[in-house]
Amino acid sequence: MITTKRNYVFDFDSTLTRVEALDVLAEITLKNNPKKDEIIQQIIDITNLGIDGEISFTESLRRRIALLNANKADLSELIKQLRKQVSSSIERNKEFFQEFKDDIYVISCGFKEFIDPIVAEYNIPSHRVFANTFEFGESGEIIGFDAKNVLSHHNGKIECLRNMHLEGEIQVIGDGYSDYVTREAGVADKFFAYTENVSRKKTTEKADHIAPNFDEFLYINKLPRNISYPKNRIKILLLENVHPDAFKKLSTDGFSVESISKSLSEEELIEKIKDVHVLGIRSKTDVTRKVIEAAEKLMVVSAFCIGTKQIDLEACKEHGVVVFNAPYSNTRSVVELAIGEIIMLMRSTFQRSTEIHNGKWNKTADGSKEVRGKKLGIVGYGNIGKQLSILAEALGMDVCYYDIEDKLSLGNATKMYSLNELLAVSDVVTLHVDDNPANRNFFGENEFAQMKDGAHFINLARGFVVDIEALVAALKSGKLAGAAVDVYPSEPAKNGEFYTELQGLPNVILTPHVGGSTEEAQKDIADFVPNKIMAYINSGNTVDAVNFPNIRLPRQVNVHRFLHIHKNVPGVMAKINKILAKYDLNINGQYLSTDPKVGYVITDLDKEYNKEVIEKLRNVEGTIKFRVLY
Ligand SMILES: NC(=O)C1=CN([C@@H]2O[C@H](COP(=O)(O)OP(=O)(O)OC[C@H]3O[C@@H](n4cnc5c(N)ncnc54)[C@H](O)[C@@H]3O)[C@@H](O)[C@H]2O)C=CC1
Ligand SMILES: O=C(O)C(=O)COP(=O)(O)O
Repeated sequence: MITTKRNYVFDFDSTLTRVEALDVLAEITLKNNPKKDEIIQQIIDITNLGIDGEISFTESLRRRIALLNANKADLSELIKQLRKQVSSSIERNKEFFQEFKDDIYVISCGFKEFIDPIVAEYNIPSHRVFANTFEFGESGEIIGFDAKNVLSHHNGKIECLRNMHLEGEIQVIGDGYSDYVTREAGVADKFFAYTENVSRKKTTEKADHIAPNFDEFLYINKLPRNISYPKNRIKILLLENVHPDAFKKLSTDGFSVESISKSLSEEELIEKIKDVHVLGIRSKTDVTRKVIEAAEKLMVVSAFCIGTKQIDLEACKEHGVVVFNAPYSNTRSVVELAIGEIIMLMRSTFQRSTEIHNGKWNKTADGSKEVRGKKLGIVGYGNIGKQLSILAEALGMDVCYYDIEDKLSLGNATKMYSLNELLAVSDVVTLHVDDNPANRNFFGENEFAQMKDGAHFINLARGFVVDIEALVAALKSGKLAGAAVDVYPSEPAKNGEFYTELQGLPNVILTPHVGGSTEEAQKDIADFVPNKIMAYINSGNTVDAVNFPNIRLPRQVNVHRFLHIHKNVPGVMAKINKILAKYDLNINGQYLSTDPKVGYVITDLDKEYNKEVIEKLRNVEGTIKFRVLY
């Protein structure tokens, strides 16, 4: 409840709009000037000197106007462009400017000629806009400004605000020097550093609050707003060197993102996860039940890779935490590595290479074979297995595959009805089974024994699916002619020392789990996964969630959206709808999806509703998580 009267004083340039208007004007007036870039840079430098208080404002204004060479006629183009440049969070909270119109002022060191028409659309009339005015020459050229106006002077905003004799609390919202000095001088009660468009160290240091967007300003002041929880308050933690594009994408959308290059242990994660809303990991971070239980705010866990068995999916579901992954982005990279390794193994390339590195010339065709016409046995005919099948055939290989599920053969691949059948005929056996725990040690002594003498073996799937000792024995005995291994039963959390029994064996290619580590794959993942995160956080969509009922929601305007995750027990929906009916809420749309454990219901409502309903819905028995979107 607001008890005292409050006045909201806005800066214009880089606060209400995303840009500095005089910079935009310069772009317009200097369009055909060959020295345009040079002059614009001079103007920007002068603007910054003024904003940072390095030179007086009058001086900065005088120098810029002289460089501008503008005319009255240029102002209409400027206004047209500024209309498209209103700060996004200001734009989406237009209702605030309607509801509090009697308490809102603009004090700017810019010019009324372009500020008035922009802010008029936000219910701020000219008499509440305090700014400079231009002086025009006979043919409309801008020759200067009204030097008597206090706002053309150094620290003019202080004097302007003082002269206004406003009653009640005065909150100043701005991005620069001229704004924060009003607070220092004691004419403003609070200063909000507005950093949506530009963040200046000096300004943020002087602020009572930092507002990365207008939602945050409204949130701090407990004012009505269009987003119930400002995005900058949503904390995203990315581990394991996730591609920087993900950081950029999520930060640009307004989230607070932290990126750490390594994986964290359970203990470290338990400590770190307390205030995290979204966790991003790759294959090395175990997200255990204990971690989930320690996470007070967690809404999403995202695997920036394919595998999700490092995450306790059930614990996530029980706590209403949605899990996403990137099932396709790195598949091609794994396939290409497999193709390369098939050829390298069959030509003993690494062996020849190691010899020559050690000073030995060993030109020989012994044991060196073409892949054309050879039999490739693919175990696990999923997203990777199938692509490999096509590429291997293009190389002239004869492909057979085995999968526990019934899979359609692509190209000319032959389906095998048992693993043994495949092992008995394949010159190269390559594993692409999923990371299901049931596959632990599924390939061991017995399977190696079934393989052809002198065959090759590749594992790019998961380390735990192969009995490493059995593989070592098969290699040492000469049963296998070679192997390529990318994944190990136990892998380190960060780059450094590593040991495996496979080290030092001839014709064994060892790589440090880099099957999916290509620039293309990582970049694609950094695009795909953030899209899923944003779709869920921003609008409730769970399409492609791996542990949750999938719902694709329609875009809605002018509605409030309630997201309710609950245990799938009888009666919850009835209770929810009873509450909605009791508060006489008009439902625009309701979407429900359930699985045996949880129900996820989304309700879109008319704009206005009694806020008591939120508490009531939160308290419905069986509720796991509830949030209001907008
Ligand atoms: N080395 C690396 O950097 C990477 C490794 N991977 C791993 O590659 C593997 C395959 O990935 P996708 O093709 O995307 O998975 P997928 O889920 O699309 O395909 C796996 C296939 O294996 C089959 N399968 C499971 N257990 C089997 C068994 N015991 N015998 C025969 N078939 C079985 C499944 O029915 C499924 O068709 C996964 O383990 C994944 O984690 C994925 C990406 C990168
Ligand atoms: O996608 C997968 O499952 C992988 O194994 C790749 O994992 P990574 O992102 O390289 O830790």
